[in-house]
Amino acid sequence: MLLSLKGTTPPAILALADGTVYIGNSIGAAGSTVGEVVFNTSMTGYQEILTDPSYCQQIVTLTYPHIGNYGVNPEDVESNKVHAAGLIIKDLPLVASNFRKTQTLTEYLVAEGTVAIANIDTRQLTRQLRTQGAQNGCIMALAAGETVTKEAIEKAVAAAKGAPSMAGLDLAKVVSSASSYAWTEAEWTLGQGYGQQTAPKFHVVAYDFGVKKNILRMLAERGCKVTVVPAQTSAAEVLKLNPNGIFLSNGPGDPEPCDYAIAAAKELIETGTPTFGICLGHQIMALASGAKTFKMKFGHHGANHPVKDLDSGRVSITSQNHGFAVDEKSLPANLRPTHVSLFDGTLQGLERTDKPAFCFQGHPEASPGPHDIGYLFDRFITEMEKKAG
Ligand SMILES: NC(=O)CC[C@H](N)C(=O)O
Repeated sequence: MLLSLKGTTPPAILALADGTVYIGNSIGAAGSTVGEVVFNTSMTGYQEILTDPSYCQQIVTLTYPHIGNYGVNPEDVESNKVHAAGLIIKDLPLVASNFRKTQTLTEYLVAEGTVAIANIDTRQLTRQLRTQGAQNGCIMALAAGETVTKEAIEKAVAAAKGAPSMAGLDLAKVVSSASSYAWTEAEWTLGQGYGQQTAPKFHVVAYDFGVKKNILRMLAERGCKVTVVPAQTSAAEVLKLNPNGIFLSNGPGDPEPCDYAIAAAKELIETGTPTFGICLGHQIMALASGAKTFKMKFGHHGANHPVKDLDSGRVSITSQNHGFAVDEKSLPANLRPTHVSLFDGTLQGLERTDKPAFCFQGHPEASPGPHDIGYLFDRFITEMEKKAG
């Protein structure tokens, strides 16, 4: 039985920059938020999605209709806070049930100060974003006792129209950690929780452009001592750490204005140190190699995207979260496509033909999503082994 929330929580307004208005119920903190509205098709993993730093300044609508069913817990986080600018869902079930649950989704959203709206026709909203492209929006969550007025709606539409455009925004340095730190936590197993890396074989320096924790865990699990460095660390400082491998992380915003990261990646790749990039890191490696990126119409956000490995022919179902992509037509001779999206044919993987550097547009670390393409982490280890001789 599904119990409706309607009428039990304060109203909230969702306004899009084109003037479309939806009315729903507040299921998070009271107040207003703006951002680029994007849809994600994952059926589970709302906590990993909310805490993925790549969603900074984006409001996420989840196409799966029931969100919150299993509550939240302190372990399933991809960073130390909610980064998504807001959340839009269809139905918040009144019962959250899971043995790992420590809070309900609403308790968590309120504690994190995240504005969220439920009872929205997310099918209609998604069709709109898919047809017209991603656009900016505003969620205005009213306080208890307040009602939706014409003035409030006008204010929400104006806020949506006034939100900054994602194209041209450098957000990697905004979310990056302020200082370097060592990472030792390994992957999670049932009954044991997260493991610990104690006997590392390789030293990986990981650029934090908004890194997801599960990437670091998968590196630690595979025998890497990981040093995470801030986004604006120079190549010279990284080389002083004597790394066996360089990792370029995922992150929010437009890759093109991240000139500091592009310059550092270019220099580091030239040294012949094995380099692996994920998502924003993939885009930065491509830009550092002379390719170009572009803003997609509505991007890829979900955990069900088929991607083809062009060398083996193998198809993997992958986790995705990006609004920009590398332009295939702009590839220089030493940058070879290794993977393509079977949804729209856009580039998903690249490798340098002259250096041990490769990258992937989707998320091999999953979290949430399938682990089909986790083999890319093993490839990074193999490149470091080859280099070590
Ligand atoms: N997950 C990511 O790293 C996203 C990369 C970039 N911000 C994009 O939207 O394309």
